[in-house]
Amino acid sequence: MTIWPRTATWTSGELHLGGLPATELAQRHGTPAYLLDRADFEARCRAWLDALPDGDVHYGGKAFLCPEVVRWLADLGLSLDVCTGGELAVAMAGGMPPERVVFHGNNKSLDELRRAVEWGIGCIVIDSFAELDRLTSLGARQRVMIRVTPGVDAATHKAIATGGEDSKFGFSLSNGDALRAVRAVRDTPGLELYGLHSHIGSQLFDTEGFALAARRMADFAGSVGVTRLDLGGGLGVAYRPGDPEPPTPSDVVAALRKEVGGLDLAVEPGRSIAGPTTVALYRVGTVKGTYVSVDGGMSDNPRPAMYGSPYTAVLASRASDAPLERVDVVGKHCESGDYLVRDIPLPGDLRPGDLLAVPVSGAYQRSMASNYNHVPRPPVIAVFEGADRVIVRRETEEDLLRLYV
Ligand SMILES: Cc1ncc(COP(=O)(O)O)c(C=O)c1O
Ligand SMILES: N[C@@H](CCCC[NH3+])C(=O)O
Repeated sequence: MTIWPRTATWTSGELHLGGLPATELAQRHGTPAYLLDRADFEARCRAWLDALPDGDVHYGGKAFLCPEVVRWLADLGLSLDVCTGGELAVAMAGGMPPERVVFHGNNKSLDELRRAVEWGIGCIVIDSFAELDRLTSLGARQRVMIRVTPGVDAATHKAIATGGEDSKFGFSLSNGDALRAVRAVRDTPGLELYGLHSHIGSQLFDTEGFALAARRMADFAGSVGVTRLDLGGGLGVAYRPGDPEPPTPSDVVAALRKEVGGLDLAVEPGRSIAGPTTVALYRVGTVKGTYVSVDGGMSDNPRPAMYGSPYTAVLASRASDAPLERVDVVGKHCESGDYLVRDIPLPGDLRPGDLLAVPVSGAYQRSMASNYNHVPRPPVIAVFEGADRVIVRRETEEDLLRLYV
């Protein structure tokens, strides 16, 4: 299995994406830049739709969202999971039909809830009794789901495991809160209990955790007479050559189906759609000993610093037959922890001006990017059948200065 987007090809050592050479894209759009292979994105969406033809696929917008992506999702027939007022605003700006949007979040404000209800959102996922009170105070007619923590400790980084007993998310199944929430919703005029939701974590590689959560959720749904389960996202992706291969969407859906039988099913894949579609392109600046400094860093990819996430990088602008040397690819930020890729082999003749490509940069990178050190965030360039299109423009220092009084 490859970690590169499906249209990636190499000619004389140069990466081409969507039919366009990396050097040309860098020249036209500057670096750093995220290059998004639209054909790959759409194929990954279709793989989930094909895996669940009789259910709903809500794309997890937190992985990466902008209005253009919302338009692609809407056209393909996916639904959308948002978890803040900001993501809701992007869904609206991209023209997603409101009935296809599901609103998550463990601390939705009254204002966010009001905006969602007024827009006619398909479903609000209630995360706490306080939120149920807030929604009730709006006197709305609204479809809701209840977020349940099924007590499954997902095998992943603890910062992105969400389904264990001790969690800020949802209602615990084991202490009876989930049952109390079901009763409270049913006792609230105007609210329709549409289903139950759980999401156990992200970057998961085996289907056992999904299956265990599905079994517990199906048992609970049966006991309270609910016929619809939304079992969240979480399918992992390989970041480096040789990483274990994740299950396919069909594998995951088969594992879920086995446990939930004929219940209506929805899923919320984020990373497994967006992650592998995008390559981050950087230009090499300073090469000092084993440190290769590029023109981005932890502001455009905080994942290595936050979770110790492993990546790879390759020379993308020319061929080199220089012997490989082990180096660290580091950013330009004022922190020693500002690593993008640790200890990888790159050609020993790497020099300023070379382009480095980091694959699998589509999920939780642009969406988690910051302006640390007043570094403007990179653009997202969609490449498709020989054409490139800016779908998120590069931030400028002017954009940043505009905030100051
Ligand atoms: C409720 C919910 N749904 C979906 C997702 C998307 O998860 P992933 O990107 O791992 O598929 C997340 C993030 O983990 C989430 O919290
Ligand atoms: N931000 C995390 C994933 C969070 C999933 C959202 N609940 C990551 O980069 O891996």
